[in-house]
Amino acid sequence: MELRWSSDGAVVELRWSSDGAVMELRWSSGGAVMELWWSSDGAVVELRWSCDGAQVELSEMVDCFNEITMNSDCRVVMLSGAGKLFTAGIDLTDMASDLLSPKGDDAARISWNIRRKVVKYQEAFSVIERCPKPVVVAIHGACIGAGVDLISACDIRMCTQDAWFQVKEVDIGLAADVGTLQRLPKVIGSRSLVNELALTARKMFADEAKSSGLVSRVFADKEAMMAGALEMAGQIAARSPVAVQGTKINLIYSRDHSVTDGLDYMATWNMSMLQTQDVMKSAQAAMEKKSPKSIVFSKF
Ligand SMILES: CCC/C=C/C=C/C(=O)SCCNC(=O)CCNC(=O)[C@H](O)C(C)(C)COP(=O)(O)OP(=O)(O)OC[C@H]1O[C@@H](n2cnc3c(N)ncnc32)[C@H](O)[C@@H]1OP(=O)(O)O
Repeated sequence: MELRWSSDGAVVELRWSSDGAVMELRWSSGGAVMELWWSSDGAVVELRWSCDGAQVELSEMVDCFNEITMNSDCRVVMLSGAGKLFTAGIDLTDMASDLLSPKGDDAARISWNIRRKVVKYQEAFSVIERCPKPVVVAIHGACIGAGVDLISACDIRMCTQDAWFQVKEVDIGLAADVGTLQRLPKVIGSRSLVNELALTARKMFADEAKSSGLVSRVFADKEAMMAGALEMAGQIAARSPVAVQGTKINLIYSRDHSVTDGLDYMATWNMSMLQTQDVMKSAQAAMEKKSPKSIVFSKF
């Protein structure tokens, strides 16, 4: 089975392997390749990109996460880099023609066009946060600039011992504008540390990333990390999708609102979601000491 469509010049292909076990969404644009792998039951989606140097085609993230959001088989997303490093951030060779040569007949039009561009970049990461399926990101090697914007929008971060992180934008004359300055302070408890990283562009290595709370797990190497991430994704995918997606949505809502508002939103959320059959199924399995993996939940 194969589905192809083109959006903004990008070609998206959706196809299943011959045994139906692996579904692959692959698109290519500007040399960057992203792949989306689905587990045999469709519950875990693994998104990898190949990025040896730079070149992550951000606009395609939006199509990808919209696809994932609408797919009721998918319960969790795993994101990782397929190249020798996670990402080197924005393609510096492309910046001059893209960001630094704004079009428009006067200052108002030029400014408006730049604004549009920034918002489009922001959307590429906000779509991850808006996706109700939890996103586990596995980081190896360098994670620079836009990479930090990206991982800040994910739900669970893990890395290899050789990983390092750099809020690099000040070094290229930019205030980071696609999410790091907004989300990182909510990820890392220390405001002073966030300020230091963003203002000096110094590298942060795996151990500090763990102690500061940027990542929750560090693995010896990529192989161990991918196994750990897959295991965690499987644990999440085994739980009620009503409970899991409601948890993600309410955690993010509460992060951005007062406790009172968060509780109010939660009460309204569960007005409907408590009517799910998943509660009874899950409670019964717990009483019978059965693994959540043994429960069959309806698609959500
Ligand atoms: C509205 C806009 C929103 C977005 C804003 C985003 C901002 C950012 O992302 S800021 C961060 C930009 N990125 C960088 O500054 C990274 C610069 N690169 C490096 O620090 C190193 O190259 C790196 C640590 C990634 C790898 O080092 P290594 O010693 O292993 O290899 P190199 O010889 O340095 O690089 C290999 C080739 O890759 C090219 N390259 C690396 N990064 C980029 C990049 N970001 N853009 C374009 N090209 C990159 C590098 O030039 C080498 O190419 P070549 O010489 O042709 O082999």
